[in-house]
Amino acid sequence: MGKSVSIAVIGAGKWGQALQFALSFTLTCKITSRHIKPIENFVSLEEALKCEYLIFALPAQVVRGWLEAHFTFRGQKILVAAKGIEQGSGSFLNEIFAHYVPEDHLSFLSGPSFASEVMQGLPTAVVINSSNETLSKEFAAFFPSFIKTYTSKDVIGAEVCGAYKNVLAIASGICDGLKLGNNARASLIARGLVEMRRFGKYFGAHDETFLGLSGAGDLFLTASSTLSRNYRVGLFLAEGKKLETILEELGEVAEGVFTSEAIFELSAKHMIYTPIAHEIALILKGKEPRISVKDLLSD
Ligand SMILES: NC(=O)C1=CN([C@@H]2O[C@H](COP(=O)(O)OP(=O)(O)OC[C@H]3O[C@@H](n4cnc5c(N)ncnc54)[C@H](O)[C@@H]3O)[C@@H](O)[C@H]2O)C=CC1
Ligand SMILES: O=C(CO)COP(=O)(O)O
Repeated sequence: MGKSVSIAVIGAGKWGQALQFALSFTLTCKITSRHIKPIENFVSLEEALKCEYLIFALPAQVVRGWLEAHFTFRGQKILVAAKGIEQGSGSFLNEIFAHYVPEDHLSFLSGPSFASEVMQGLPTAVVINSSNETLSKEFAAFFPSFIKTYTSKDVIGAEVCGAYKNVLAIASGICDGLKLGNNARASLIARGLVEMRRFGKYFGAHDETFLGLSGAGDLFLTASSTLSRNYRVGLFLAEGKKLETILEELGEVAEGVFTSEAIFELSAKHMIYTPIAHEIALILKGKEPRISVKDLLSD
């Protein structure tokens, strides 16, 4: 405990708190958020920003605005823990951060890791992705023994996997909500993996990333558990609930809702064939899920 490393988590939602909890096994990890929370080592934003290491656990859609409003680069080393693609611009998080932070100070967290299980100290494996392997290893060393860390240089692959699997988790939730059966869900997840690989390869992702923790690992986790917020969004959509009601009741972020639109736009722009993400974007705009199933079966 208490190594002399200055580190802070920015964002005290589910994931930010779980990461602070985990890192507190090996060092003193501060945390900050826009609203004061009764958490040990909670500090002001000003104090957090003085730290050498920063972990960003904000929703992807607010990252650009937050950086613009609050961030000045002073040599900080960054680990981005969000999973999503910005709606509207279609920007990946590494592209957004690149406006504010040099590439060799940036890393991205991926892999199957429900916050609630990390909070219980359950065994978990994650990947730290950066073009700067020394930086990945520095962050890896901060994790406690119940979290196994891997490093990778495939930043775009990790980002595509982390973002895309949220959309596929919504699809899987819909599939189970409609009681389409195990065959249908396995096919959906398998074809989803093929689809997200096709999308990622277009942007330069490495093949092996899709087979590992960041790809198949996080996809299998999120697309098969009610612990996933995105999967639950799918379940409720299948029940015919309105999206606004679902999101209001969820009270937490479901990144797939925004990322599906970003994938829809990027796929149209670059002519990438992404039928499942396409149908999810349409369902979120009001298309009847059962018609999407018919369309996917006949496509
Ligand atoms: N919860 C999980 O199991 C995991 C989540 N993630 C990713 O981490 C990111 C954050 O997710 P969670 O913490 O789970 O979500 P959450 O909904 O629990 O918390 C989000 C936090 O962001 C804050 N926030 C929202 N808008 C803000 C703004 N404009 N300025 C400042 N703060 C703002 C909220 O106050 C809240 O504390 C997402 O991209 C998610 O996909 C990644 C891995 C696991
Ligand atoms: O990314 C996650 C686990 O790896 C969390 O997924 P949800 O945001 O769907 O809960």
